Amino acid sequence: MSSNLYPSFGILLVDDEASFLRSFSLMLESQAGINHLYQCQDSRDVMQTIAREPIGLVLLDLTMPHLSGEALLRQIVEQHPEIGVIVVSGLNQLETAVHCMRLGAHDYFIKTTEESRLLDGIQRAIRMQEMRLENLEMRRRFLSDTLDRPEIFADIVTQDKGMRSVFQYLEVISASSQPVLISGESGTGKEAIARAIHALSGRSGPMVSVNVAGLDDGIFADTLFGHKRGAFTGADKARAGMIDQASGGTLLLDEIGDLSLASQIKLLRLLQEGEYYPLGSDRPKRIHARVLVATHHNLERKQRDGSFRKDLYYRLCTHQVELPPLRQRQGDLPLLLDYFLAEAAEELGRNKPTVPKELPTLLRHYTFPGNIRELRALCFDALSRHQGGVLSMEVFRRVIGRDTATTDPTAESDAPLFAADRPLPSLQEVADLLVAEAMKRAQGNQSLASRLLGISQPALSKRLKKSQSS
Ligand SMILES: Nc1ncnc2c1ncn2[C@@H]1O[C@H](COP(=O)(O)OP(=O)(O)OP(=O)(O)O)[C@@H](O)[C@H]1O
Repeated sequence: MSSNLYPSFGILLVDDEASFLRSFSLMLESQAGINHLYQCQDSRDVMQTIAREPIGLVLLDLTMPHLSGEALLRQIVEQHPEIGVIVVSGLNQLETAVHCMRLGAHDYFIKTTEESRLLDGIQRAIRMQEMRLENLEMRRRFLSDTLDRPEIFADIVTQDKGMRSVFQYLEVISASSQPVLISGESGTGKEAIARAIHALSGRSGPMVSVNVAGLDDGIFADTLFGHKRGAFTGADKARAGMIDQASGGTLLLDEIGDLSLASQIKLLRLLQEGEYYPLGSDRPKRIHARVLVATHHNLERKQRDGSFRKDLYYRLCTHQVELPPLRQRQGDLPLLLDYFLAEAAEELGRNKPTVPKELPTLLRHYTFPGNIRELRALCFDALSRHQGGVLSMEVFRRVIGRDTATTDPTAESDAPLFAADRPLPSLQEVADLLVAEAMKRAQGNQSLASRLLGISQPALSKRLKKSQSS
């Protein structure tokens, strides 16, 4: 089955009029890009088709020879409660509509309904069906704790449970056509995750990334939608936009939290209608790419404070993934060190060095504002200075020293360090507490603890001996 079918499940059109089936299929494909379609003109074949094909939604006529639509509706609801049914009938009778809904139909449309309303209803049913299938799949994955395609995540090194759940979730939503919102601090691997989503989707087209931060509205429209020749002064040639270039594949809009409000409206329209106009053209084009968006901002907060449109936020957040910062997945440090040092060794044509045992412990004390990208850069830096044997920790120490030197313990909180109504501890007591905490954080390693405290190792050793003897 081609992976560019939309939706991922089949939609069965049932009607006794061949001409209606033809025009309905054409309309669904040209107006909404719905191309995973099956047709049935003889009502007696419907149940067999459902048993044979991966049908998720049935668009059902009511008045047909042999079996009526109502009889079929009853059978489908009873035998395949997982399949959605929308009735599309010539009968404009309220009682019939109410009756069908009571029997279990999702929706009821008369054939003369305005095209856009009919399409809206069908798209709504597709989204509901996609979510229902995802929920079922999530439950299955949760119970079996498996990955179907672990090879797709081979470049994302982790043993973190949270990241593994993210992988499982991505496998579940890979077939969906809905956007995915990927958030996380800079360097946490958002683009790597986008590449995995693209690979999982099996789409044959390319993945195209656009950084939309700081693009003014005109440039945003031109970049995404492209233009016709003569659309504006200087447009001496027609140019395809990124949406066109990503056709059949995936479009990643990076730094979406920095998109201007004017461009947010354009993006919303694109996602809602699945159509866009190249600049200077009055003929709409359909988007044939799945949209992924990434940001280091908290979009929920941004929509609350009014700097990001609510409607766009809700459109984007059906599927979302939040990547934890590296400091919250410290268990990955040894694996990542190993991975990046091997990568650097290969790239620099060196032997992979031995990693000092204390290095992961040392790195646990660093906040890694640049996350995995920063760790990778540190590994490359350390290896380029490496002379052979055990890797020197100097490069890492320098950065960590800078970090702790600039750490102001009161910077993040206004809370007083000492309760105003309690006597102050003595200097000796505070010093003992600090020493104990540093030893705890350094997991008993005196050399590391002394660095955390900013004193020499002999000085720390002396203090420890003194407090043990007192
Ligand atoms: N878990 C991981 N294992 C191995 N490499 C990783 C992992 N996560 C990220 N990387 C690497 O770290 C670097 C930064 O990752 P990436 O560009 O995906 O981050 P990002 O969150 O998109 O950053 P930004 O927000 O700055 O665009 C890349 O070289 C990527 O391949």
